[in-house]
Amino acid sequence: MRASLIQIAVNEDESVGERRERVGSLVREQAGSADLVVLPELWTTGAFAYELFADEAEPLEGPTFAAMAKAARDAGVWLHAGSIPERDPEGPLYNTALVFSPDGELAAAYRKIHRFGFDKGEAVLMSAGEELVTVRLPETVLGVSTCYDLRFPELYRGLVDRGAETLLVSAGWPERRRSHWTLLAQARAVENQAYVLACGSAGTHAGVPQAGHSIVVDPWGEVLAEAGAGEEVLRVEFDPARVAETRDRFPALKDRTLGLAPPR
Ligand SMILES: NC(=O)CCC(=O)C(=O)O
Repeated sequence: MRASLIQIAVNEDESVGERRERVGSLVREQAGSADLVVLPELWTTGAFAYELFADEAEPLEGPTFAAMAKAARDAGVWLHAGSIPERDPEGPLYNTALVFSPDGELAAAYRKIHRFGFDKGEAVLMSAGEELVTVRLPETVLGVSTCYDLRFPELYRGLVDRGAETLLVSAGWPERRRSHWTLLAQARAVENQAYVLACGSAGTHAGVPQAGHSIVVDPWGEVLAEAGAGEEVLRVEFDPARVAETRDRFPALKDRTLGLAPPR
């Protein structure tokens, strides 16, 4: 499979509308060179631009949904379109990731379970999702997660129990904790014997420089590709069959003894 992780720069000198248009074009540019495209978390506003969340919140099928569905269809790719500040019809906001099939249909929506900020920011402005989300592609099963989720290994075990082989992380991870990002991406890959495709953002918004350094890790924990700090399209080719091979040759997942379901 060929994947493109588009590490978008989220800076305040670009409007949400301008960025939406630019990102649509970047996705279209992957036509013919990617099967799967992954975008960062909350790239319309910036993951730390808390004061924009309410104003820029959209219904699930709002302008970002429409632009990304079209971009997926135009490019003929599976698109993890990052996440949007979603306003539920009942009122609450969610940090919601959208995955589209190559014909532009919504394949899955994932409401971020672990909200960042302790007692402020996202943690108080957004409601928490409750459902784990996987997406079956012809070549692999995707497990969907968002940013701060990366710190919670039990979420990924839950995804593996649901068949996930390729773990996607869409993030707006700050530069000041970049070492955690790289370490945790490798840890999630090794412990779950799965690919990890983690797409962060670049630029600076709300005074928070972003780490960039999107990363792709194989089921043995080796880094297949890593971006720099700025806006970049990180392209990688990976073999989904290596997940089953790794799990067969080094069957650590089968030795789980804490009463959890073995992986399917
Ligand atoms: N947007 C986020 O979830 C940020 C997470 C983060 O900064 C951290 O886990 O560290």
